[in-house]
Amino acid sequence: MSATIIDGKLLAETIRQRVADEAKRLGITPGLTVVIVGEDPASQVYVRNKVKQTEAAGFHGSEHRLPESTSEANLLKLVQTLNNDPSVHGILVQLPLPDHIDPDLVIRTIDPAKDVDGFHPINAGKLAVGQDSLVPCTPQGCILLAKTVHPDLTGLNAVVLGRSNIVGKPVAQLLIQESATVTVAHSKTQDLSDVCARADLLVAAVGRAELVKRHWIKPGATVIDVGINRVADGLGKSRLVGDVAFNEAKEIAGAITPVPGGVGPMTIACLLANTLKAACWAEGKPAPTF
Ligand SMILES: Nc1nc(=O)c2c([nH]1)NC[C@@H]1CN(c3ccc(C(=O)N[C@@H](CCC(=O)O)C(=O)O)cc3)C=[N+]21
Repeated sequence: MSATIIDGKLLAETIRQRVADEAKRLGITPGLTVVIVGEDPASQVYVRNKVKQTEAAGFHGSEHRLPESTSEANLLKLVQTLNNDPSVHGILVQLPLPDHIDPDLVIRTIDPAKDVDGFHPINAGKLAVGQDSLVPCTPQGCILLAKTVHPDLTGLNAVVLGRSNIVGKPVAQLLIQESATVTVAHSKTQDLSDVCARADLLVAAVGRAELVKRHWIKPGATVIDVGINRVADGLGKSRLVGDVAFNEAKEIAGAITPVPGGVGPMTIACLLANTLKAACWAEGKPAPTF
């Protein structure tokens, strides 16, 4: 038996279309501003895709590219200017930042109402206590993908592999909210593969290329692969692989997300959904859910 391949690209397209339709219906043009510091080529591609899809949804997209040498003070000043600009509903400062800039300070400077990444401690706290907030995009995407297989996640044994603030922790919070039974496993977990093999739903978010092997997966389980790792293909080029050894995993899983074409496109779709939400709040309109 070979697993169902969950089509993240298709679901992301559907969500982006719904977001665009809702914005139009509400008569709102959401504005998303992306700030990128330095010249990391992978980041550049990602930022370009984001801006393209922002505009395709009828949103107003803008981009600030600052040199690697930009001071922390200058970046903070730009963030404050964007906080005070009513045409900007969402602000995303691309991570990672150069070493001389404190990412936590930058995140704390973003107006929580414009923090479409959902990284501000105010938004992380609201998520933890179950209040309406801007929820991190990748975790939201993971839940939407899991729900294509299990419309109701109640009572499922979910294992989240990874405990980062941007993926692992918020995914775990969302799964708790969905009434799943949640285990958070990580590099220090004992018998890591056995813990994962008990999961009906396994979310892999550790950033280690193809760490999760066939025997880590319960037969029939749903596997959501958050990893986006660039590895050499041996022919002088590189290819993207997830945190899961896809070819062997698909022989045992019930359903699995591919890389590329799984979680990645959903991250951008959820970013647009968050930007619409922020714009609705700013304009005093009820925010749609997706
Ligand atoms: N403040 C901040 N917020 C982020 O959300 C954020 C960030 N910084 N820094 C970088 C990471 C990375 N990230 C991706 C999102 C989508 C794809 C994506 O759409 N990938 C496609 C195409 C991949 C390709 O072919 O290059 C896919 O997986 O199918 C990839 C990577 C968001 N990040």
